[in-house]
Amino acid sequence: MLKLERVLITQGNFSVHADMTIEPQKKYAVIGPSGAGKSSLLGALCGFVPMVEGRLTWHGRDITDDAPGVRPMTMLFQDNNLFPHLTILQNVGLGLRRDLRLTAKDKENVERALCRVGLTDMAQRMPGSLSGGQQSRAALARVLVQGCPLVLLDEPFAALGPALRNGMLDLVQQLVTETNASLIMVTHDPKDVARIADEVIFVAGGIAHAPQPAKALMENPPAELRSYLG
Ligand SMILES: Nc1ncnc2c1ncn2[C@@H]1O[C@H](COP(=O)(O)OP(=O)(O)OP(=O)(O)O)[C@@H](O)[C@H]1O
Repeated sequence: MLKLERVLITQGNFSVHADMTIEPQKKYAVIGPSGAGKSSLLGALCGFVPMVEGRLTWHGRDITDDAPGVRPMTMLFQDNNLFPHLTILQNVGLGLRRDLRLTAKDKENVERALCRVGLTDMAQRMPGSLSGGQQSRAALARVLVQGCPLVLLDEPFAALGPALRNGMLDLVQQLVTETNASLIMVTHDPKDVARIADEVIFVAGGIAHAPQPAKALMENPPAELRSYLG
C-alpha cells in the first residue's frame, strides 16, 4: 500500500496537506474545486512536485525522494503525451524501454497491449493520423505495458465526447482490474465518481482529505463538498 504520512506539497505560494493510505486494487476519484491542488497531489505522488514535509512510503519503504522513473506508478495526462514522430507501436514500446531496443518478448507485450485496447491495426501509424479516442487508447496501452501497481489519471479524457469518455472510463476500469492495479483519477464530473470510484479523495481548503467510500459520501456530502457539487 501507498502511505502519505503528514505530507505537505507546495507549488510556489500554494500548499496542500495530505495524510492518507491508498489501498491495493481500489479505485479512487480525486475531486474538488479548481485550483484546490488535485493535480499537485498527483504530481507529488509521481515525484514531479516537491513534498516539503512528511514522507511517502510504498509497502513500508520510504520513496519520498525517489526519482519519478523508479516509483511504482505511472501517470496518464490529458494530452496523452504521445510523441508525434514515433509510430503507435514505438510510443507504446517507450513504456518498456526508453531506448526502444525492444526484445521479442517486449514486442509481444506491446502487441498484446495494443490488441487489448483495440489498436492492432494501427501499430505502424503515427499519432497524428489517429482520432482523439484512438490516441487515448494508445496512451492507455503504454500505461498497460508498464504493469505498474498504481495508475494515476489527471482528467485524461476531458477532450472526448461523453459516449467516448464513458467507453474509455470503462476500459480503464477493466484494465486496472485485470492488472490488479489501484487507480487514482482526477475528475470534475460527479458522474465519473459514480461510474468508477470505490473511494473519493476530496481536495479543498488546503487539505487532500483521506479517502471515504464514494457512494456514502456522494449521497450525503459534508457542507464543503455539497457547496462544490452545487
Ligand atoms: N508550477 C507552479 N508554480 C506555482 N504555482 C503553481 C504551479 N502549478 C500550480 N500552481 C498553483 O497551485 C495551485 C493548485 O493547482 P492544481 O493544478 O494542483 O489545482 P487543481 O485542483 O488540479 O485545479 P484544476 O481543477 O483547475 O485543474 C493553484 O493555485 C495553482 O495556481
